[in-house]
Amino acid sequence: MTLPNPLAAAGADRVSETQAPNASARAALDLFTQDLLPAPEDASRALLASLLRPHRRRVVLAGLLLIVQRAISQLGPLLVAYAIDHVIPAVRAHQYGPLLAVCFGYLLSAVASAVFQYAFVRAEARVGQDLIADLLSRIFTHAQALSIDFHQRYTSGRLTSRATSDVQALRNLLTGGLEDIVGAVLTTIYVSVTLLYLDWPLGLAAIAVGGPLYLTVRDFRRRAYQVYRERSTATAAVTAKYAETFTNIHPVQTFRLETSNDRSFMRINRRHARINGDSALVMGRYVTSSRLVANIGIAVLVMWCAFRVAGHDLDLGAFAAIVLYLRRLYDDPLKLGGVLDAYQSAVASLEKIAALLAQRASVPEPASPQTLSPSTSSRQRGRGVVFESVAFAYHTGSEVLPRFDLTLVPGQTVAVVGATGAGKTTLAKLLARFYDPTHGRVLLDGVDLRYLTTAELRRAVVMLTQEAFIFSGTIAENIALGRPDANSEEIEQVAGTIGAHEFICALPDGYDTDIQAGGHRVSAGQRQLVALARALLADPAVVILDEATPSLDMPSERLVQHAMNTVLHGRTALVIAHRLSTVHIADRVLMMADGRIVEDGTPGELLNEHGPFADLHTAWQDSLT
Ligand SMILES: Nc1ncnc2c1ncn2[C@@H]1O[C@H](COP(=O)(O)OP(=O)(O)OP(=O)(O)O)[C@@H](O)[C@H]1O
Repeated sequence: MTLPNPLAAAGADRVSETQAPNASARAALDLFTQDLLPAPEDASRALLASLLRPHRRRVVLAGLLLIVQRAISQLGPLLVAYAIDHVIPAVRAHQYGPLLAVCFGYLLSAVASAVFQYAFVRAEARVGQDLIADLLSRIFTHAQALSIDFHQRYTSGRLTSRATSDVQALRNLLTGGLEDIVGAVLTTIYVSVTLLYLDWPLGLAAIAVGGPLYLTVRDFRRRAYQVYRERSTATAAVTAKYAETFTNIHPVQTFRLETSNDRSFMRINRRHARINGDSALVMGRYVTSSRLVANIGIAVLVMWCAFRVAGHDLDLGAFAAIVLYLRRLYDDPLKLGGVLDAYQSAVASLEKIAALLAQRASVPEPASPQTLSPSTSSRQRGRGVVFESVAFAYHTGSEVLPRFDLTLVPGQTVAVVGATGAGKTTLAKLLARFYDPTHGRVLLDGVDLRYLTTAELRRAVVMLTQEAFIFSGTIAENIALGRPDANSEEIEQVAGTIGAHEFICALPDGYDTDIQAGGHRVSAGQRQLVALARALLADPAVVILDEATPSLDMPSERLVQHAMNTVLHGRTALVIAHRLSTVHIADRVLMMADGRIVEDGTPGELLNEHGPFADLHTAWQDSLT
């Protein structure tokens, strides 16, 4: 039977008082909401270097292919110049050799350019896709290893955004964008050298026009950096809102959050639209100003060349080649505007990904781990737990658990009760090492939890939360998560012991029934049974149980209670109790208020003390009548 918590309202008031974060904590929270995680200055560069390192050979090969391809593709205007100055007079004199040579040269350069281009695109695509796959794996693995407090602040929506839109921005740059940027630089070098070779005063003048053009590019880069950064944050906010709303659609609809959600989404969406408008404006300004500069430059140079051709100071062929080269010289940098868009987006995205990857778990793996000694008693699976001078504060700054000492005897079931916000879950999470104490230490069989590897700790301590998670896969796979090497007999045996065998056999494919993530095809009680079977299979020394509050019907309630007793039997257990029936099966009760243990004793002792626990007990009993 699930009972209302009569102290809830009082606790809620206290929460709002104690929750006020201090200034530095608030500043840290702001960084999170703006997607600005603290990271070393060169985090992006270091990440890029580490991503490229395994592919350096292919990167060098791709670079060489592009260098050759761009060189070959600059031959066209020279062939045109040769055709005008030499082929036409030869044809007029009925000599067709030079014409054939030019046609052959043109064809050869076109084929060679195509071959090198294809080879380059292949190498680029391979490197790009491998690099993106590597990056996605790193984000996934790293995010999984980060501690709970990070995820609570960063949210799954932001993580999704890093792995989708930010990775896409990098993909855009790596597949096509980089080619355009490096290609533009190569074209500028080749064309400038060729112009200097054809006519050095003109070459110098053409390069001089590049000066103002460079200034427009620089100005664009400066403005674009800020605006693309904001745009990426605004896009991430849209993705995050989508992800968070639709992964929590059930509570959203239950609590009728649609209207307030619409309002906040509209705000986010308007900001997104405004920033996109700003970025289009920055781009538009760059395109117009750079085109103006380039076209004025070309007009002046063409006029100068025309005068020199008229004065027999420049060959007609050279004039034609120069006009063609001038277009190329300024066209590529102009195109750069579009590519720089992709470049700036990718830089902003890389920065965010690098900052995410630079985060360190707040509960790190030990450098020199210790192991737990084998369990001493075969009858008693439990291990002793000691909270030694422990105090704890969340990142928000205020102390939630003031300094305390607590010893849990092996095999003892301890129920923790108290108002909402009293610190029950926090105490449990310290024992499961989701957080490290800000002061003191938590010892399991005399070993500080900080010195146990995550694998060893998770083997010894299992925390069952209210959600009773069901993952996508079969029922058998879900139970086997407790001990992945368990065979089907062992799985069926624990399910039988827990009392889940009957309902599982009634499912369409029994243990092989595929249950959707979120457990839509199993009831709340059945979900709890599966979670308890999983815990029993894991056979931990310490069980932490955050008892589920939703009420179950009587038969299910009895089944779950029986399953709980089975799992708790002989182990050290800390149960956050929401049910009167659970408190009665406990050997010991801890009554918490404002982060302190205010009463500690057997249920009978505490009832006789007529203190807060006795009041809570009476309120529970009253709610039953
Ligand atoms: N992740 C967190 N970040 C910041 N403060 C937190 C966090 N989790 C809990 N708190 C605060 O710590 C205090 C203790 O919370 P805790 O969840 O341990 O209480 P509880 O007794 O388990 O409450 P309930 O019965 O409602 O689960 C509360 O003031 C709560 O607001």
